[in-house]
Amino acid sequence: MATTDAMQLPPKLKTHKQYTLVIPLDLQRDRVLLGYKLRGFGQGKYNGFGGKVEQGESIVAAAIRELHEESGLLVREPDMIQRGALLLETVADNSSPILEIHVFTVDKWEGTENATDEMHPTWFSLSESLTPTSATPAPIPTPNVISGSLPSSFLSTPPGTEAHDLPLALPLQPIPYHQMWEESRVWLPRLLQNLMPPDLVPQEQQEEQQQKKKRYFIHHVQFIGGVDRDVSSNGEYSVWHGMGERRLDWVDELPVGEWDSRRTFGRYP
Ligand SMILES: Nc1nc2c([nH]c(=O)n2[C@H]2C[C@H](O)[C@@H](COP(=O)(O)OP(=O)(O)OP(=O)(O)O)O2)c(=O)[nH]1
Repeated sequence: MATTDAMQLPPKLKTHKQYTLVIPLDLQRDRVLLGYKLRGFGQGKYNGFGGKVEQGESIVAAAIRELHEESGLLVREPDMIQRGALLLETVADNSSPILEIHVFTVDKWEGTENATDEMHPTWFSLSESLTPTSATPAPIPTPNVISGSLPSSFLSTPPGTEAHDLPLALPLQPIPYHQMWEESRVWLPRLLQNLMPPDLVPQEQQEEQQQKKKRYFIHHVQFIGGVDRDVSSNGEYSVWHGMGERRLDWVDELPVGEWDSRRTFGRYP
């Protein structure tokens, strides 16, 4: 773990606010589905599908509900695979909750991905997305929401066709990591590397990959910089969206059984 300004702050108790994030994978076709956010928080960015866990709702139920609302895909609970969690925290004030985002992957679902007025689902190449893109990528085309038309290079599924029945006519783009939340380029390529079909992983790394599949990742990000107020949500704090360059992060991987005992921690030095 890095030594940080944060480590010198007095201990404090923080609340956690729970969110979900689901990443559909089509391993057979070497592709991964993300959504382009058309409005609200994270507008103009690609991300997995997810949202807030409602009161009284389990994390997995929230993940299934949000995925369905935002993409049209319907997943059964046993097919949800929990991969880890992001803990996004500001150390600039004591009152902002830690954002606890539970990350799932799925590779079985019913239905076809559909755009909603909130999210536009888009397939990206899995094997081309195993390392983050360079710092100054050319932005990939994004949906034209004003005219409702999409540039052909953006579309991997022409409207009105069944995604699963289509031959892949166009080569898929790699994930545009620089059009995602900043920390995604740390944990997402790592997660995808661990999920690649074994025949695509060099033989000497296969055993290591099998071990990693049994582990959850915890990506803890601390922001030292200032706090942003989000005007679009009545001045509510949204510090995790202003991380900029001044962030500290590290990734732990834990054996499956240890996750439950650790995930509720609320005290952070
Ligand atoms: N990777 C990453 N994901 C984030 C960050 N911040 C953030 O909210 N997310 C994720 C968590 C959720 O999946 C999603 C935000 O959910 P949301 O605001 O759309 O929640 P919601 O659907 O319940 O909200 P709403 O429809 O009621 O407005 O984005 C971040 O900094 N990094």
